[in-house]
Amino acid sequence: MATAEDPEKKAEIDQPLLERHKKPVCLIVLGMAGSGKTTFVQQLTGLLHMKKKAPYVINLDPACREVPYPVNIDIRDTVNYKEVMKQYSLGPNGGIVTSLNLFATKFDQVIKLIEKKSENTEIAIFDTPGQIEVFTWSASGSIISETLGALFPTVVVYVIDTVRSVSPVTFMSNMLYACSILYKLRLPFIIVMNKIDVVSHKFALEWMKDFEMFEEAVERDKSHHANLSRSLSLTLDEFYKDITTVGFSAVTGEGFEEFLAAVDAAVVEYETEYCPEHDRLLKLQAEARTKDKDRQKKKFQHDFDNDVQAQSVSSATSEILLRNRAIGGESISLFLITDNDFWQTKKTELVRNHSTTFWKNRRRSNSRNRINLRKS
Ligand SMILES: Nc1nc2c(ncn2[C@@H]2O[C@H](COP(=O)(O)OP(=O)(O)OP(=O)(O)O)[C@@H](O)[C@H]2O)c(=O)[nH]1
Repeated sequence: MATAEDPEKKAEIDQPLLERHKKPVCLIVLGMAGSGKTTFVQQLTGLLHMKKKAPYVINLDPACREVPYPVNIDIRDTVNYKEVMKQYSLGPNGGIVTSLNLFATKFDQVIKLIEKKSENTEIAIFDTPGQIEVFTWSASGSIISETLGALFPTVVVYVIDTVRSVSPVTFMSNMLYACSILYKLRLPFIIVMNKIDVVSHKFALEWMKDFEMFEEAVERDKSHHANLSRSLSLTLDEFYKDITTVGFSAVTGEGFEEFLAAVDAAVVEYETEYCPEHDRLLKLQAEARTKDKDRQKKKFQHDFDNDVQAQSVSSATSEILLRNRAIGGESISLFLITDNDFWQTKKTELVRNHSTTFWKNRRRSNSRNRINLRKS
């Protein structure tokens, strides 16, 4: 077993981590419609350019009219959203989901392009569609986030409209959504309280730190919704502890340095928590696959032995078996699924054995028929 003291083994274990660390940090920017994602990406891109750390920017919103920042990859160059709507008779949301799904099929090319830029790019930013569920609950969203998470240090940046969140009910809805995304994607997570040039985000930090302050705010809200928010706030207490929240203004750039520090901390979390967990799950999956293969192999061996026994007991039964196999019966289908040398050899043996018996019997019965005919 490898130990931490064994330097050669340690280098082997750390290799994938080092490889990932050399690559750009991928920021997936998510948020409710109008929270300021695009303006945030625009501001961030500008500030990073000023720091001589030009980011690699990818627009994943097929329905946006224009992109107000220099973009390196634009989904609109690959998929025509309006054409997709027309061709598949879809509404606007269906069109966005389908466009993103189509784009996800080519995501390997995006990965290659980002990898090519690894040498001189520290950050890659992904701007996502305003309809947040299109990304968070679609197959393409999972494919994109899981692929990025497996190959690059990846951080989810959840943008919240601070101005709208002064209402405790809206704040709680936003936090619930953030929580569900965190648990779904399991990637390091930063909450960006945007638009602090209009309203300071201090109230939100206090609500997250002190349950009683949130309760006081909810007391002032007499709606039926407020009761639900009150009950949920206790549940979300655990979630708040693990989450980094920064205030930001996508208009003035206030909070930029704090945001960069949060990204650095998230990368450490990616390396120390996400990667080991991800690698552990991969190992478990590989073990499960091997176990399944062994189980299938044993089952086949068992079936095969039974077939051979049955063949020696009765050639008539063998004929029926052969017919079943020849028309794609159970065992033959299994060969096609588990296409490897072992099964191929067994298949050939089985078919050869059965064929010999079948044709021998067929010849015997034909000659018997001929004799009978001649007699008659
Ligand atoms: N005052 C202020 N306004 C902002 C800020 N960020 C965004 N806005 C405004 O909020 C509105 C929505 O911003 P967008 O960047 O389009 O928001 P979005 O989340 O990308 O929108 P969708 O992609 O349509 O969901 C725009 O009018 C922006 O000018 C900010 O930090 N401060």
